[in-house]
Amino acid sequence: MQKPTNSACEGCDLNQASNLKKLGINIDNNDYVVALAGNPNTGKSTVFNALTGLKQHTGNWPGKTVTRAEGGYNFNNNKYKIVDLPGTYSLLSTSQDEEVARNFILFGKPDVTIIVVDASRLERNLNLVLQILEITNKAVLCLNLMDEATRLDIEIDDRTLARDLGIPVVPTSARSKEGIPELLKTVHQVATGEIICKPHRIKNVPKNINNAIEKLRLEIEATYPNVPNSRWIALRLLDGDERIIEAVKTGEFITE
Ligand SMILES: Nc1nc2c(ncn2[C@@H]2O[C@H](COP(=O)(O)OP(=O)(O)OP(=O)(O)O)[C@@H](O)[C@H]2O)c(=O)[nH]1
Ligand SMILES: [Mg+2]
Repeated sequence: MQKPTNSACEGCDLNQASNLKKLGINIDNNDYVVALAGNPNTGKSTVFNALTGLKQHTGNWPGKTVTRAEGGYNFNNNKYKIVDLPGTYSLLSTSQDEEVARNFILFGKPDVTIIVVDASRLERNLNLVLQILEITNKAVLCLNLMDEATRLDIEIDDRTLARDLGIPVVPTSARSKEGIPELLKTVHQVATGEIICKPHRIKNVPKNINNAIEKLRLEIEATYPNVPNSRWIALRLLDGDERIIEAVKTGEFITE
């Protein structure tokens, strides 16, 4: 017999929030790993706290996340480990705490990366978004601080944004938990492959550069067979990125 339902919207997104179980620091035996990345002060730790029930410091100052924090949650009978990263402006030249974020995004092999952006300052956030989309196939854009954007009369066409970026976009106001159920559901759909992302990538790489990248990429993979993002590493080597040169020499990222 079919299970009786109390209301027509029992299966709706908002109701799905009740499928969330906050697991605090319990991160053993997870099915999926989710990273929270984005510019500083976009609400990453606020999202993290809402999902895990933990109390990562949030705020302007002092409240900066400087090391990564890990927590767990259960959604639709799947166990997730979620990693709150320090804010970063770029994956290219990074300060020491930004490097914690960059290393995890690049080498931590998250199943899904939630890129948290400030909807009231979208343009300046897109630089990092595009960089992250160069190196991952599974990402969700969390368009946070929507309350702030609305207050400033900023309208965002999130459908067009999703189409142009090639990843799902979920508007949220994390401080008041608006949009969090939709975010959870979307992350779940990306993690399970129900939603396939087609991230925006830079096209038309000149042939000679492409050849050089490919040559290097094969060498990197021969030395470090399990390294993710070997093409990106090759590109950074060609660009003379000191930290990546160092990392390739020492193999430090292999331990991540
Ligand atoms: N108005 C509004 N404020 C928010 C929202 N989400 C987060 N905040 C506030 O924004 C500030 C920064 O939030 P955090 O969660 O610490 O941001 P973060 O991205 O973790 O910051 P870093 O760790 O420094 O990168 C805090 O004061 C939050 O309460 C939101 O949706 N709307
Ligand atoms: Mg933080």
